[in-house]
Amino acid sequence: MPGLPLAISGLKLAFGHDAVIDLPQMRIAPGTLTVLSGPSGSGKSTLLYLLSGLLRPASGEIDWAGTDIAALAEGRRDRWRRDHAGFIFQDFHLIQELSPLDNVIASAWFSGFSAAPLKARARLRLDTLGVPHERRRTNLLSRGEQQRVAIARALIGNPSIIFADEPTASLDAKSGEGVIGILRQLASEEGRTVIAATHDPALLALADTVVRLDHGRPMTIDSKAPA
Ligand SMILES: Nc1ncnc2c1ncn2[C@@H]1O[C@H](COP(=O)(O)OP(=O)(O)OP(=O)(O)O)[C@@H](O)[C@H]1O
Repeated sequence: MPGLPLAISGLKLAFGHDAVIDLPQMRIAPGTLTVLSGPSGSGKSTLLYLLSGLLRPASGEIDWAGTDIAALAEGRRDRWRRDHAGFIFQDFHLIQELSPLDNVIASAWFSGFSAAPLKARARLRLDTLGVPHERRRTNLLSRGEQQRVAIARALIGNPSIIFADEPTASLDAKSGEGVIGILRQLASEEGRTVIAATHDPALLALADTVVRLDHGRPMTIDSKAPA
């Protein structure tokens, strides 16, 4: 599944009177890893939510390969997200009582995918990510393994875009390195568009593009990636 290119223009969002995002222009190429960094409250998570269509901007365009998701009504944005995006969160958002395999397939199964091919794909992905998925309960896994279950879940619908919100913040350095390596591979080897919000210097170091935000404005955009 190739990644999708992103072109942002004139993106603005305010909560009350406070401007939270003010981003005049930005482009992200497919197959790259982009990191949003900046101090707490600078708007990293809010920008991720805008780019994934979870939030709608006050104005501006969020053009993913010709589809301006800012112009879509909520239902169409939800469908676009289901078809194109996978999410990884700091605290995994897994159901601890379920097995790793069931965590990976549950939401896709509820979305109407048929169970047998879904299970086969989930097992393969968990194997590739090195998760011991025969365990009956997810809470028997280490935190690093749990984050890899969450990555497998994010990938089950084969999304072009992966959004990660502080994906290493609750992991030790070694597990964090494993997760960073996976994100890097998802971009470089699988060609997906990967966008992560983080404070983690190890993740910043491996990014193609680093967007440093301050009060929702990009102070610098450092890019090793083609525009
Ligand atoms: N739903 C909301 N209503 C009002 N203000 C909000 C809302 N969501 C975020 N904010 C405010 O918007 C600003 C940016 O928040 P955001 O969570 O995007 O920052 P962040 O850079 O991700 O911070 P952190 O690193 O602490 O997670 C903050 O001032 C926050 O208080």
